Amino acid sequence: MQAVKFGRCGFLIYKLSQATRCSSRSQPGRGQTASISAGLRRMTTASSQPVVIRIPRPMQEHIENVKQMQSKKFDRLPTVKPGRLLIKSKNPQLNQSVGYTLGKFEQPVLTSKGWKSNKTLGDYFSINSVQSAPPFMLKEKDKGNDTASTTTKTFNCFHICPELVETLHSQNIIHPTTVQMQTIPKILKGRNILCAAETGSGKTLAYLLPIIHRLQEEPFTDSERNIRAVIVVPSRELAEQVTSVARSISQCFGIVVKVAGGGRGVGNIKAAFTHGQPDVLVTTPGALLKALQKRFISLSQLNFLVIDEADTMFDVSFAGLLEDIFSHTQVASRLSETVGLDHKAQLVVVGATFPGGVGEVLSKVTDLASMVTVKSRMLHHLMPHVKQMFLRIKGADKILELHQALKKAELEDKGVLVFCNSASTVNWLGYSLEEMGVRHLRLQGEMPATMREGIFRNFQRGSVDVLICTDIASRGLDTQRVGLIVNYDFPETHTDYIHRAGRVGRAGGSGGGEVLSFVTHLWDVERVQRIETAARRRTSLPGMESEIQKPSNTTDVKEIEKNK
Ligand SMILES: Nc1ncnc2c1ncn2[C@@H]1O[C@H](COP(=O)(O)OP(=O)(O)OP(=O)(O)O)[C@@H](O)[C@H]1O
Repeated sequence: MQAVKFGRCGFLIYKLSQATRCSSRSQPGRGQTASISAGLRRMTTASSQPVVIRIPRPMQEHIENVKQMQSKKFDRLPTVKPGRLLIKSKNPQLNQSVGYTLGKFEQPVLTSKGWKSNKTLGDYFSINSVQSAPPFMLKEKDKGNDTASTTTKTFNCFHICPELVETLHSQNIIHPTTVQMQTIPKILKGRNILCAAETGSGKTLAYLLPIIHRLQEEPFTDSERNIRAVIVVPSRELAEQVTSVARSISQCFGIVVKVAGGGRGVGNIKAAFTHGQPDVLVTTPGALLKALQKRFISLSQLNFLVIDEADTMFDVSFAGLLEDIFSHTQVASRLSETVGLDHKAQLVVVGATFPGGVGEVLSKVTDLASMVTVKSRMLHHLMPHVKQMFLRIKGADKILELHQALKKAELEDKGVLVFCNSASTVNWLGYSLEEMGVRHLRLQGEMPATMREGIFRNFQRGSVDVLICTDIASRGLDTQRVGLIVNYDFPETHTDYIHRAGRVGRAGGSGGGEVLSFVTHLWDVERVQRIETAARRRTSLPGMESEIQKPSNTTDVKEIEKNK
């Protein structure tokens, strides 16, 4: 059977010269075609005339489209339209405009498609920033969304005490971010909450403000002071940062905030409590457990338990410690349990990404039905206000390329974070840059605690512009002065990519910032391809979405608001 042409009015004309050509034996597995062929054979034998089969026009067009897409020589649909570019490639034919939307079934043609071949060394593409302000600071157009008019609202809308609002004003924090709009009222109401929102969107204040407001409503004298809020974070640096934010907003109420980090011995942890108990304790899991086991503290009066940076805290490396911490606390399962003399603690779990199994752990400590989930619209998306560049490069060339990037950043007066995947690479790279005369600091988890102390603070203060680090600096640390992130080693997971990239373009910052990633190893290429696909499709990064669906009652914010 041979297709001759499409006739007018949606006819497809087939010439059946030899009935035997239609044999199903020559086309195994095409049972339907075989039975049609058999029918046609009977018809041709009867009339010996060409047979005309009606094929609807839409189906014809579909067949043509598929043929065109499958053909190697097909002319690609132009992805460039007038206006700004979303994807800029070394090969301009692979550029994609901001105004171009990929069809649902359209496969994006990726710049990184052939990056497993050494022939592509030197290739690059960038995902350009398409807006100047972060999405969590923007006014929502959707009127049905409770984040509408975020930028016009102030912190007064939460009816928190005026001193708190004044303190925020003095720090130039005037309008709540979207996650603050969603989270603060729920914590004030006494709900257990799981809050998942983009990096840098102001999650720290989203939980600290309602907690400090509630604590100042019930002041304590020094003799009766007891720990009423515990905030658990994965690193000492982050514990210090959260402590400093908590102190800045609570000192006018006489609320005592203390920090206890691990790695410096039990004596150091004990010293934190020698002059009495704090109202708020910011701590790492190991230090908290030691303080509990040695009975330096008691959590019998606890009102709030916050687990920040959930993806790290619920990771297998911390999960055991976390379960031990939960065994020392009483978490409320309903609103009524959060008040009264023998009250239980409200649980707040916060993160920009969530690993699997969160729901499983939480179900052991509270009724999952009591947990409200706040999930931001752009969660797990590439940040649209941050320019992200990917460079396919030989391992040996990375250091020169990095040197160039650092020189450019110096001229532009930007702070730079250089991420490596291991402590040994941090050290090696540090020595190499030292020889090149580049002033920098190093931060990695294998450093002794005494050496590590103060490094990040010094970097934040601007004593040096370059920090070479492992992923311990990618979680939670506020890096307003950083304008460039370099992934010297490509991150091992999408989660790490999101957290590293999230060190720029933060709320209250001056701009979007840039991320430069070196792609050296073949095993990195698939991750780059998934990132490029997500950018071209404007979807979230794959493999992360299901991870916060665990609590069975996951409720979208809009739904909660509707039902209020
Ligand atoms: N409403 C606001 N307006 C302006 N700046 C804000 C606002 N809320 C917080 N910030 C500032 O934004 C920065 C980022 O906040 P924060 O560290 O809480 O983000 P985060 O969501 O916890 O980030 P990460 O996911 O990296 O932990 C901080 O410098 C903070 O002072």
